[in-house]
Formats: sequence, C-alpha cells, structure tokens
Amino acid sequence: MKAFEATQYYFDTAAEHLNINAELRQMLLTPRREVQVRVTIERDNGHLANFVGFRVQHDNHRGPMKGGLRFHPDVDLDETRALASLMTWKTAVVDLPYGGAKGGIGVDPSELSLREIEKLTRAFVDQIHELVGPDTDIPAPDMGTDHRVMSWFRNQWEKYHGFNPAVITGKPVEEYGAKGREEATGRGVGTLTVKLTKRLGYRAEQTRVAIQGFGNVGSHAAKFLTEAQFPVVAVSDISGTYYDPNGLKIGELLRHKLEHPRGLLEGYTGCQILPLGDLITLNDVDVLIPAALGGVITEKNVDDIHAKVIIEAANGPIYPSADEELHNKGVTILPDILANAGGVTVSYFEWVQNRQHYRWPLDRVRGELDRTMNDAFENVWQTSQQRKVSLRTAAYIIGITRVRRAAELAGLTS
Ligand SMILES: NC(=O)C1=CN([C@@H]2O[C@H](COP(=O)(O)OP(=O)(O)OC[C@H]3O[C@@H](n4cnc5c(N)ncnc54)[C@H](OP(=O)(O)O)[C@@H]3O)[C@@H](O)[C@H]2O)C=CC1
Ligand SMILES: O=C(O)CCC(=O)C(=O)O
Repeated sequence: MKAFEATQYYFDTAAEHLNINAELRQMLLTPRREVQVRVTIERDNGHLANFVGFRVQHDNHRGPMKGGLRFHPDVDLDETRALASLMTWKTAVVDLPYGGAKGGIGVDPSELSLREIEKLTRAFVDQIHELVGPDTDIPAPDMGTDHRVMSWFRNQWEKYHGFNPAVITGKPVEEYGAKGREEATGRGVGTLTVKLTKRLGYRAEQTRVAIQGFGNVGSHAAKFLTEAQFPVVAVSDISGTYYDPNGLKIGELLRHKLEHPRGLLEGYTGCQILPLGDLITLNDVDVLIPAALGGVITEKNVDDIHAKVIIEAANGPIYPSADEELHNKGVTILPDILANAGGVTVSYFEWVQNRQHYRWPLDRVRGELDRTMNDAFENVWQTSQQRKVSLRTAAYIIGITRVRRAAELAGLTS
C-alpha cells in the first residue's frame, strides 16, 4: 500500500461516521495543487547533479497552507501528497488557522556538503518561490532539514519578494525564529505521552519507552520524557539501536550526537548496541515512539510488537492493516495528526510573532503550546469515548468536521 492510500483509508474510516457523500469526500481529499520541479546544482567537484522537488498544496479552506520540507531519498509525489493531506487534518485538530501542504526533494543530504545543501535549497526556491508566501503557503522543517535550510530558503525567497520572514517557520532564533520551535514537536510528543499514559493508569518511573529516530523530534522527546522520570530504554538512528534495560543516559547520548560530525549516535559505547530493526520489536517496552520514517509498522512486523501504547511522533508510521490489528489487540495509538502537532503549533506562534514584529519569551511559547496540546488531546479523547472509536478516528472526525465546515461556509466550489 502506498502512503496516500493509507491516509485515504484513515480519512474514509472517519468519514463513514460523518455522513459525507462521495463527491464531498473526493473534494476534501484531492489536493488543490501539486508541483514537481527539477532542481539542478553544480557539485563541489564541478559535476552537475539533478534532483526532483515537490510541493503539494492540499487544502486552504481554513487558512494559508502549512507544512514542512523533507530532504530524503524516499521523497516522491505520492508520499508528499500523503504528508500534505495529514497537515490539513493536523492543523484542524489543533485548531490553527491554516490548511495543509508539504514539500521536499528526493535527495540523501548526508551525501552532500553543507555548501551543496545550501545551493540545493536556493535552487528549489528559484523553482517554487511564486507558489509560497506568508498568506498562501508557509514551509517549515521536516526530516533532513533544519533551521539553516529555513534561513537559506527565506533569504532566497526575499531576493524575489522583499523582506518577509513569515514566509517560512523554523528559522534560527537570531533570524526571526521562535524560541522553542526546535524542541516543540518533541515537547508536544512528550506532553501527550505523559498525559495519555497517566490516563491509562501507568506510573512514569515504571513505564519503559523506546524511541525510533534520534533527530529533532526523537531527541527532544527523549529529553522531555527522561526529565519526566520515564526510563527511555532504547533509541535508534541510522547507525543502530542503543539499548539499556535500566534506562539510557539520554544526556550523554545528546552530547555524543552534538559532538559527532554528522550528528549520529555511532561510536557511543555506554550501552548495548543492537541491529537497527530491533527497536520496534523490543519485548520489554511499554511505550513505542516511532519518530523517523513513515510506514515502519506493517503487517510484516505487527505481530512482533510488544508495546501497549504507541505514540506516532513520525508522520504515517503505521499502515492500516497493522493499525487494525494493533487496535484489536488493545494497543492504544496516539495518532500523528495529534501527537506531533506541537511543531506546527509553535510554527504558528512564530508566524504570528513575525507578523506582529513582536517576540515572545520561551515560557509563553511553552505555556501556549502545552495548553493547545492539552485542549486538543481532551477533545480527541472525549470524541473517542463518546463515539466509541479509536483515537485516530476521533482525531480525523474532528479535523474533517472543521475543514468541511470551513468549506461549506466559503461555498463548496470556492
Ligand atoms: N521536525 C518537525 O518539527 C516535525 C517532524 N515530524 C515528523 O517526525 C519524524 C522525524 O522528523 P525529524 O526529527 O524532524 O527528522 P530528522 O531528520 O531531524 O531526524 C530523523 C531521525 O530518524 C533517523 N532515521 C532515519 N531512518 C531511520 C531508520 N530506518 N531507523 C531509525 N532511525 C532512522 C535519522 O537518523 P540519521 O540522522 O542517522 O539519518 C534521524 O535520527 C518525521 O516523520 C517527520 O515528518 C512531524 C512533525 C513535525
Ligand atoms: O511546522 C510546520 O509548519 C509543519 C511541520 C510538519 O511538517 C509536520 O507537522 O509534519
């Protein structure tokens, strides 16, 4: 099953509860615009390299479209379309005045120098600058991109359109970025992990957590949960699974990552090192947090999953057939469109600050983020209880209802 088919399945499952006819379903699911561009750079060695970039603008009924930029070899049109549609439901679940979009380039950034990544970013902006803007479509970081990429993006876009830092979020704090954006997705994941496990009767000190991916989201979630007294027993990045049944020393791992030239855990020796794939199926784990790629839990490995709670920090980590099986086994899944919404929420705060030329202190960002995540969680939880549906279907019901309402108010052919 391809990524967009999977998100469509989740949409359809929720739409069944909402009496939405086929024409309206099709309208809500079909992206407004999909763009594919060639991105060519001259490499440091003087050779040309060609890449393919995408921006999918899924829906703008609730406001300008919003969503990250991914630099990863797997990026293609189908995946970008799926991720863009997730953004539409996600911004609606946390009630931000945005629609959904996503973009990216099919590239392995670890094979490029920093200078080449800058060239690639600028060349991509040259191709898509007319499509994005503070009132139309506002990109942000995702896998393989960070505050530096956001800074180059803004700088290149402003060469065409003039000063307007609100064109992109996730910028460096020194350059109109928001305090707290870098940690925001991991913090939101952590906040809701604490909330959900407490609601399910777990005690923090006895709740063992495994996190797949130790990038922006995974590392901040690990830090937050460690500070909240959860033993994080396993984390992984592309170099392997790092495991300590007594709880990893997350501070040491974070320092190691910072000192590694490519930001990897490779070379860390303070715990057991297991094969990359082992993290998902560890048998002494209560909470599993996929925080890397999509499509990592499928019918092939679902039977080997032991965790009783899964927090979808990554976008689209569970395929529908596995989702159903996990649900039937009594595993509680906090869906991506709620669990990882902390990032886009603080992106919204950054955009608001840029537009007002006013800076918020970190405690205001964190306070408003925590409140937004808590409110959205309560809403999804209540809906799931009242309608007797999974948290995922409840989140989709809320998201789709809000987008549908906005579409109806605007006139369905708008
Ligand atoms: N950044 C954000 O604000 C948001 C991100 N997300 C989602 O969270 C997920 C992670 O994004 P983000 O943290 O930003 O990305 P990063 O690029 O910062 O980090 C990704 C991490 O995943 C690791 N990784 C890649 N492949 C594997 C694998 N097969 N097994 C284990 N680890 C792997 C990477 O390792 P290595 O570095 O070694 O390649 C890296 O540690 C994505 O699904 C993204 O869409 C969702 C909402 C917002
Ligand atoms: O911060 C944003 O605007 C979007 C982040 C993102 O791409 C996501 O939530 O998946």
